[in-house]
Amino acid sequence: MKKENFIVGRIKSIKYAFAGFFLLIRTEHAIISQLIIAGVFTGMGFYFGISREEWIWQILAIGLVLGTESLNTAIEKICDFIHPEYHQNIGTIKDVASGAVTFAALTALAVGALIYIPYFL
Ligand SMILES: Nc1ncnc2c1ncn2[C@@H]1O[C@H](COP(=O)(O)OP(=O)(O)OP(=O)(O)O)[C@@H](O)[C@H]1O
Repeated sequence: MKKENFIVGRIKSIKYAFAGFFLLIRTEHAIISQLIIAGVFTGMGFYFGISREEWIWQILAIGLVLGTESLNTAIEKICDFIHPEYHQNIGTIKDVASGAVTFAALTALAVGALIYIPYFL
């Protein structure tokens, strides 16, 4: 098989990555709901006039949750593809993948609390 030109290969990878990105934000309810939450927090950021440093932490927290949720979605799709029927191991794999999202979400919750609680005091 002919080896692809480096630049062409990278451009194609970026194209596929964006195809996945748009697929996620158009079709995945978990991603859409987290994007709505991200939008609410972005609005709060502007409303309270949070600092540059707080914006950085908030953006990182949002990216962490959305990135983890996207990988969780990919794992769910692999599970459903390789074993659509009920299986205890598939259940455990999916639960563990969701557990990763919970880690990210709790981290984001802590970041959000540290940023916004002082504005309410
Ligand atoms: N094939 C299966 N075999 C065993 N248990 C399953 C199977 N599919 C799903 N489950 C169980 O149901 C839970 C939810 O699975 P599902 O694929 O619906 O994910 P979800 O988190 O509800 O999806 P979404 O992220 O789209 O909201 C899993 O965490 C697992 O415990």
